[in-house]
Amino acid sequence: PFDGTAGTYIVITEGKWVKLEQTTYLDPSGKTRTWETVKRTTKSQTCSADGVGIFATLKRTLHFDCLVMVKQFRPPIGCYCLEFPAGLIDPNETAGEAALRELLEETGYKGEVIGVSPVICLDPGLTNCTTHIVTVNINGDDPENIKPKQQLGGSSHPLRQEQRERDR
Ligand SMILES: Nc1nc(=O)[nH]c2c1ncn2[C@H]1C[C@H](O)[C@@H](COP(=O)(O)OP(=O)(O)O)O1
Repeated sequence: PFDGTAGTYIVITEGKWVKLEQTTYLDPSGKTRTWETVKRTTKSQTCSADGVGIFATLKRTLHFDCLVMVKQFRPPIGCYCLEFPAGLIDPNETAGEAALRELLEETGYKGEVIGVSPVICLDPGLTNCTTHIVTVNINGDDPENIKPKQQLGGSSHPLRQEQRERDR
């Protein structure tokens, strides 16, 4: 299959976070075709995927297990969404490390990675953006997980700093 490196492309327009490209490729019958493709400008050669989605289970004695979700405003659809915690992987960070960092930033919970999915592409007809689903357990009996507090904007990684510069 077309792996995103075959074929040629021209950049139609580029913003701070995403760009629109026209991809020229050979279809399975050998015919030359074009495709409009959205890519993140933040894509790093050192990361296995653009981001992580975190399937986190809060485990407490004498309680049912709970799935942790976050509510946040999403400008592309103009409303609040109930989502699994998620975020972009920083350069040289593993998917598991990114998941624990994002979970801590977005929910305040400290977790333990149980599993990491293969790379998946959620919308391959639109974008080459890829994700790992990371399964995490949270020990809700641990004192540091009793009253979790969001820690947004905490990373000192250069990409994170660059993101803050871009957001200003
Ligand atoms: N498509 C985007 N447009 C923007 O204007 N800004 C964007 C886009 N994608 C990411 N970002 C910026 C905004 C924040 O500074 C960070 C958030 O990234 P992260 O926390 O890793 O991911 P989410 O929680 O899924 O937003 O990136």
